[in-house]
Amino acid sequence: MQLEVNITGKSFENAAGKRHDVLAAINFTLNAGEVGVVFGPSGCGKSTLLKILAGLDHNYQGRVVRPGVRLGMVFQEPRLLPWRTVEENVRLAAPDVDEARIAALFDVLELTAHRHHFPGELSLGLARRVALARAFAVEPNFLILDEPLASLDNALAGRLREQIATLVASRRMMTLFVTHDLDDAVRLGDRLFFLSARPARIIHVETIAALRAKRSEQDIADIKARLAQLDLANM
Ligand SMILES: Nc1ncnc2c1ncn2[C@@H]1O[C@H](COP(=O)(O)OP(=O)(O)OP(=O)(O)O)[C@@H](O)[C@H]1O
Repeated sequence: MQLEVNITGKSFENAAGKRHDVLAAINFTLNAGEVGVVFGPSGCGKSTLLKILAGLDHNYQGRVVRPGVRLGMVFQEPRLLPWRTVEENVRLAAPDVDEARIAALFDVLELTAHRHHFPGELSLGLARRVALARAFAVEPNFLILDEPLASLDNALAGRLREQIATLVASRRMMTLFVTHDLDDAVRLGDRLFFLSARPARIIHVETIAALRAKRSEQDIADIKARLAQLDLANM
């Protein structure tokens, strides 16, 4: 299974009919078992790109090939149904999920005590974990995470990052993760796609040789230092 992305352009029109170019050329492939990270400045078009890759937006130039995709997606806002419990939110997305799988997911994500809570009773961090459980319950072969660690304090973000790493390592799938935090990108990713300001194009691809599970603090510091030298913010 491989995702092939050959986008040549994407624009929006405003109410006055003026064209607003958001994506320029974006070309890459992503393989099963690989974590790609989309990294770029605020407003450069990352969410727009993800919507295209998720198959939610067909109005672009170019071609995206996503053979037999079973998609799991975690948006920036958890988007849970407020009148359904945590467990019901997960089961609605994945009607075939068995109890053992739900129990295992809730265990990794520390949600067991919250099964019967409603979304309105959850903090943002908890709601994100429910959104992750829902995405994994469908046993995806393509997982998209749009800034799942944004707006969480450091301790919560660190814990959730570990939980995401555990879940991602438990399944062979294509994963695409959007962040504007370089540390998260270097800790979670295998290949980092650096985007320019709008209209976004890929200005650098960083392939991380050290395996995710074996990446040491020193490896992470070295990669970040090398990337800082590339001065990507000014490209
Ligand atoms: N449906 C839409 N109609 C018109 N313009 C849009 C639409 N969606 C996004 N845009 C514009 O496209 C640009 C890119 O938005 P997008 O949300 O993809 O950026 P982003 O990189 O995900 O931003 P952030 O890092 O802040 O989440 C912005 O200028 C935004 O205003």
